[in-house]
Amino acid sequence: REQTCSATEYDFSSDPALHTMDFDIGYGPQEILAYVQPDVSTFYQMEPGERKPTTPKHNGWAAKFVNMSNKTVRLFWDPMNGGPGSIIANIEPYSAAGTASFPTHAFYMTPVEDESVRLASWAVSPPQSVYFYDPITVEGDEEATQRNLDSLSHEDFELYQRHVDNRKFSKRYFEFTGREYLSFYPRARPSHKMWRADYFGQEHWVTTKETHFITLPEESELGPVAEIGSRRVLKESDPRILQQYRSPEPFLNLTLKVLSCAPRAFEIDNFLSQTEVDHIMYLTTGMKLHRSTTAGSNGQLSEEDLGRDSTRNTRTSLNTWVYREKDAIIDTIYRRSADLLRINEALLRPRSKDELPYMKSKRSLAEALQLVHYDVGQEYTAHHDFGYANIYNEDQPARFATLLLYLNEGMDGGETQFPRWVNAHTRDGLDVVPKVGKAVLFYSQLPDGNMDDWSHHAALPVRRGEKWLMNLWVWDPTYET
Ligand SMILES: O=C(O)CCC(=O)C(=O)O
Ligand SMILES: [Fe+2]
Repeated sequence: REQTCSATEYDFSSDPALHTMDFDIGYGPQEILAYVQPDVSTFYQMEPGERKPTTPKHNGWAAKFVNMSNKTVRLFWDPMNGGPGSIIANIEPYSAAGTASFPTHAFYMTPVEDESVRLASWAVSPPQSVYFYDPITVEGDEEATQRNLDSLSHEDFELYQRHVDNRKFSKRYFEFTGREYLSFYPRARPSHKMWRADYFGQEHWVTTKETHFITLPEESELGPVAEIGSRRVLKESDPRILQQYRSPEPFLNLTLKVLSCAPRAFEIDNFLSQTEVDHIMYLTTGMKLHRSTTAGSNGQLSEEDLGRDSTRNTRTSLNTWVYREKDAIIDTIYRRSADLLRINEALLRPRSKDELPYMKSKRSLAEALQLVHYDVGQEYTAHHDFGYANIYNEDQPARFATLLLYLNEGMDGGETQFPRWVNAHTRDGLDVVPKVGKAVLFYSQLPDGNMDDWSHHAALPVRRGEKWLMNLWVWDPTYET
């Protein structure tokens, strides 16, 4: 592997927040490493027990709904005002969907053919995050349960059994960690390295050869960049692309500063240069932006469903996508991001057959850059960036890390807020104020492969001016939609 950067004396191989958890779900004693959130005092470099965590003002919570039946169901949010339910997702047999929600919020499932029939309904009641529709097991009636099991095809029986195992595992995981299991057992730990966030203000230093552009190349020199192949591979000794337009320094030093330990969130000042930001802003002038949609659960919905769905007001910005191959500056931003994340840059682009042969899929693990514009009043209410993987895919691909790149500053409002960050001094959310060229990195997954409910975040409404930002999403362990 070519190393274009170095993270000095940093040990990624052990994470003190991982603890051996024993469990037995009917196949004999087993062990895994589970994430146990450290005592909040340690976030202040104090001895455990010295500080107490606050209760965040924001009481939002992840809500995942699991369909343990062999039929597709429809999931609705019930506004509880006598009005019609709001469609959240169509959930395939043995699959799941979810959304960020609040205590007491009501959800129900119906058959596809009759929305007036409620198969199951729930009120969100933290700390429970995962709600199961299980038409097979009849609590306290083994005979009825057995009859239901006997009625399943062999294939359905196996799938149902996987869910039973998952529920058993999840119960033990909750006892051990105090968190709901939002993945589906068994899921591997993240394949990527993860920066630790042991205490507030902790710093990690990264040195990268992907230095800042300081003058703008001619458009003809910039690209587009070849999709795949050896032309994209840079050796350690090679000059970087369009080196003559970059800072004369051989390296760019980046500092990740811990803003939050749970969720793990970091700030990186001067990640982009003014020239790079100007270039991206110039690109936006020729682009048509579209109304933003939300990630995850809405993919299964028809145009008609989306039209009648009131939850669409959660994200009111406009956005478009910028591909890594667009030009050499965008490609450089991906290379620099890979160095920052300690991920091989080849994983963040399509690969040729012979590159990284251990990766079955040749697809990029990164999405295109999502360029977002917020006008006055526009926002993205608190949400998670991860979605719930299809259970038929054993890898359980999901968004792993988000890199937020701020392209302007000086607006009122528009902060990125982590409303449920664990701390001992305030009940308010952690607000990150946009600044030109600054980046924020946070992880949607925990080091044990569970999804991190605490990664909940919002783009607060812009009150004056406007806001421009880019999202870079990196998946783990693959990117399959
Ligand atoms: O605009 C921001 O500050 C955050 C955007 C965000 O969370 C998203 O687009 O998923
Ligand atoms: Fe987000």
